[in-house]
Amino acid sequence: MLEKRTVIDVQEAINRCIIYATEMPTTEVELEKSLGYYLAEDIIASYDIPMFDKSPYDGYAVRSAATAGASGDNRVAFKSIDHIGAGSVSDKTLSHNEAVRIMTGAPIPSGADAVVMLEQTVATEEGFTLRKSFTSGENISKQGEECKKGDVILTSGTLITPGVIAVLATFSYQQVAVRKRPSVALIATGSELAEADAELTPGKIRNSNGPMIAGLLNEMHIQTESYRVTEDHFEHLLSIVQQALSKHDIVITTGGVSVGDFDFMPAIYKAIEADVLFNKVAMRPGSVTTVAVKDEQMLFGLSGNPSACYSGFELFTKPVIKKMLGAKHVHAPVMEAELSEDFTKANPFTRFIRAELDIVNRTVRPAGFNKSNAVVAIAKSNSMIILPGGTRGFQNGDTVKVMLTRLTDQGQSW
Ligand SMILES: Nc1nc2c(c(=O)[nH]1)N[C@H]1C(S)=C(S)[C@@H](COP(=O)(O)OP(=O)(O)OC[C@H]3O[C@@H](n4cnc5c(N)ncnc54)[C@H](O)[C@@H]3O)O[C@H]1N2
Ligand code: MOO
Ligand SMILES: [Mg+2]
Repeated sequence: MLEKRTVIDVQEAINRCIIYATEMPTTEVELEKSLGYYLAEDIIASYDIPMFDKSPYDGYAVRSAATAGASGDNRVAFKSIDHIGAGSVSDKTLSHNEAVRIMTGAPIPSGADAVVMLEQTVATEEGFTLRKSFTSGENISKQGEECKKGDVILTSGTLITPGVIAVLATFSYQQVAVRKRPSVALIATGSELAEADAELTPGKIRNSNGPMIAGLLNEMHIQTESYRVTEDHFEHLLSIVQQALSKHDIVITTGGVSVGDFDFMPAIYKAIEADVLFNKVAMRPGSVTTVAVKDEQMLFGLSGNPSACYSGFELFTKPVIKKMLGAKHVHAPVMEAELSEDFTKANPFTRFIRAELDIVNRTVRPAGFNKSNAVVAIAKSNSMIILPGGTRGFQNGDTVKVMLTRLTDQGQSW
């Protein structure tokens, strides 16, 4: 008898996944290898930045009082008593009308309280003259002007970007606390799948889901082990799923989650006694996406149809992995944009459309042929339009919600 499934709302399905996902244990990684992890601790300034008053220019450090009254008709002369570059400290103390020739980044010598840029000086035998007065503190980068010792600079859960690495390096981190990355097993199911080097005999197709999901995981720096499934055969698939569960934190399958005679995933969840969080979602595509849990592990049964498979990963798997990694923000950003063409189909359920968002002009349109089995639209998309269930007839110019999935390949000269 055909199994009866209970349909749930997509937000509820996402919530169930997030509630179940648990953060991975913390570990330390070397700074150079930390890109893409999330901070597992707050980063607190261990010293002031800048650490000392320093020169922002190549020039001369002077006592501002000595520049009083300087003008074009009354150039004031200074004697240079020392010469330092960044990394060196002058041991001299300036007296009136003395100066230290100082390069950008070098500490301000004692007695000095202003810096004159080289361009503002005329060289003399002994040093230079200038034609303008300076105020105390002029052209000095003050100690602690960016941050003070003890300030919370970055909080736990922040994605480690190159900028974050710069901050960590600034504060002498060689190792940083992060959460371990989950290891993921990837199993593309389907007797019809011919591996890249195999002949495409009648009825066979290429496995596009496997490489696509591996790519999505790679983008998150997640190690993936792909398992080869040669046919839709219950015992064969069961043994591969069990093998995957014995080694990995997450098991992702593609295909075989619907009600077809060769869709074995529902039976496999039963056989391994996994709890199914949901197996029917009020959304298109990906309505049969199934998420199950077995002890601490999560199994994502993504749909075989490529667009459904992709959407299932973006909606359910990605936020779960982000939560496991300790991310502060697990969801993709959603913004509003203006539809730039009509979309007349009815939407009995929440519809996700692989879309091309013009972020600059805030307009969006479907990325071409957009059925559940579409693959090209995935490649052309940088976002997904979200149309609420129970609606129809969206027109050019209507405002719609758009989930940002990737925006890396847009640009314009300015
Ligand atoms: N009677 C019903 N039939 C179907 C239903 C339903 O509710 N009742 N749901 C439909 C929906 S919606 C979808 S989506 C699919 C989901 O199917 P499965 O997840 O079981 O996936 P498969 O049957 O294995 O394959 C579906 C489709 O996708 C192709 N495929 C599979 N794997 C790959 C891959 N790795 N790379 C590229 N393409 C792949 C496969 O050849 C099929 O064409 O079920 C509907 N049917
Ligand atoms: O899951 Mo299916 O993709 O709703 O078409
Ligand atoms: Mg099927």
